[in-house]
Amino acid sequence: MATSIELHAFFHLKPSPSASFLRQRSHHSRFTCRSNGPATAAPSVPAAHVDSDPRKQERTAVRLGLPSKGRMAEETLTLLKNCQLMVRQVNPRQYVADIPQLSNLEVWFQRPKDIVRKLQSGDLDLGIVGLDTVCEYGQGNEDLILVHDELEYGDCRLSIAIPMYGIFENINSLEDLAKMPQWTNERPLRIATGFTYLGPKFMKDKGLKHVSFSTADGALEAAPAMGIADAILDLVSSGTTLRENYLKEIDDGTLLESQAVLVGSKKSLSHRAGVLDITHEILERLEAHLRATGQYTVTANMKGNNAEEVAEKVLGQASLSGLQGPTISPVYCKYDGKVKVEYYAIVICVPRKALYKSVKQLRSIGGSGVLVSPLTYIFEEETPRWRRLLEKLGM
Ligand SMILES: Nc1ncnc2c1ncn2[C@@H]1O[C@H](COP(=O)(O)OP(=O)(O)OP(=O)(O)O)[C@@H](O)[C@H]1O
Ligand SMILES: O=P(O)(O)OC[C@H]1O[C@H](OP(=O)(O)OP(=O)(O)O)[C@H](O)[C@@H]1O
Ligand SMILES: [Mg+2]
Repeated sequence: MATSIELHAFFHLKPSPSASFLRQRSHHSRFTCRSNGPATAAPSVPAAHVDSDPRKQERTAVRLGLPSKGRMAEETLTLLKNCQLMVRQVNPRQYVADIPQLSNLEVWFQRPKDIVRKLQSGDLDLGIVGLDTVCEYGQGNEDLILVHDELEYGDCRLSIAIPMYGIFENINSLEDLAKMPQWTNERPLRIATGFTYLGPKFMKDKGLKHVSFSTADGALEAAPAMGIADAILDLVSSGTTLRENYLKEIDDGTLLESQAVLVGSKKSLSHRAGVLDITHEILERLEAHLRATGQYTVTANMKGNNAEEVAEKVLGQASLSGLQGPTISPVYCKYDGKVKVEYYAIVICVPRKALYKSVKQLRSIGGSGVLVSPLTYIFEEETPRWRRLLEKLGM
């Protein structure tokens, strides 16, 4: 891919900021820092740059690319923070940062498409971006591996949209659109899109012949009304932008469902020291956190003669079985100088949607003192995605 090669060359020919420059910036920012506080918060100078010429020395730090701006930026930092992987950035204009919990890791803030390009050129090892960006700028490159494919934010779909009015009024599917007599070699269906790789590929795969593409960087929804295009191919989330511009989606017109993903370079994961270990830790934390999201621990006390009797009552209720069944432990009390067990504590894990129902069921079988607290992590014996990653790497 031409752009990737150009960028690769540029990145290496133009020396990275020297150690002294980065030190100066870090030092300076201790006095100018606006948002992120204390003087001690400055991240260390990236390891590969210390007193070295980056053209001569292979970098040793592992590099994670995060979106520098746009709608993914903030949510990415929030997700990492919720996984206790707080990104330490001196100020919003400094593009290098670190995560104190992960030594030997550099965080580089980049535009999402540049993250995908730099993964391919070997200048980043891992990155978090939307799946749409991986597919568009990765162009099927097998070096890109999805380490986590469902980070549960940045949900959107890449869809074709056409006007609600005029010759499109009764067109409701890709098939209808393809069959319209208007499109010829001389007057093809004109589609405006930022997805100039995925768009033509999709149309070719679907067998649409008379199609041409034009591109723009944003506000594509204006193109049909401006007479620049007949249709658009763009990201849709709530659908508001389409509706406000009198456009509609059509059946079979969705190319891709997208959300934020953690992507890695196969080469880096296989050959660069430290990448696999850091990926394992990030993946474990992400999976454990995402599994716990929306889950609650519910604790209640229940009278009973023994743990089995209480377990039977609890398991008789559909919403109270927890992840693997309830944990039941005796509650020891002292009566007349003697230690006795009359109550048992039940601990179960309940999804948010079933919470109220579970509390009602617990009460109906004699549960009292019901405590509810959100879960932070659920660590399983093994991270399923880790196994799949090792398989993809042939390990
Ligand atoms: N409307 C949306 N709702 C949810 N997620 C979206 C939406 N639009 C885009 N995204 C996701 O956010 C990512 C970043 O989009 P954003 O528009 O913030 O940046 P960008 O398009 O890369 O930047 P720019 O438009 O300045 O070039 C997209 O690649 C996509 O995964
Ligand atoms: O379905 P909706 O919720 O209305 O979201 C869809 C809009 O969001 C994105 O635009 P963005 O806000 O990134 O602006 P842009 O056109 O400048 O990229 C996308 O390109 C659509 O225009
Ligand atoms: Mg955008």
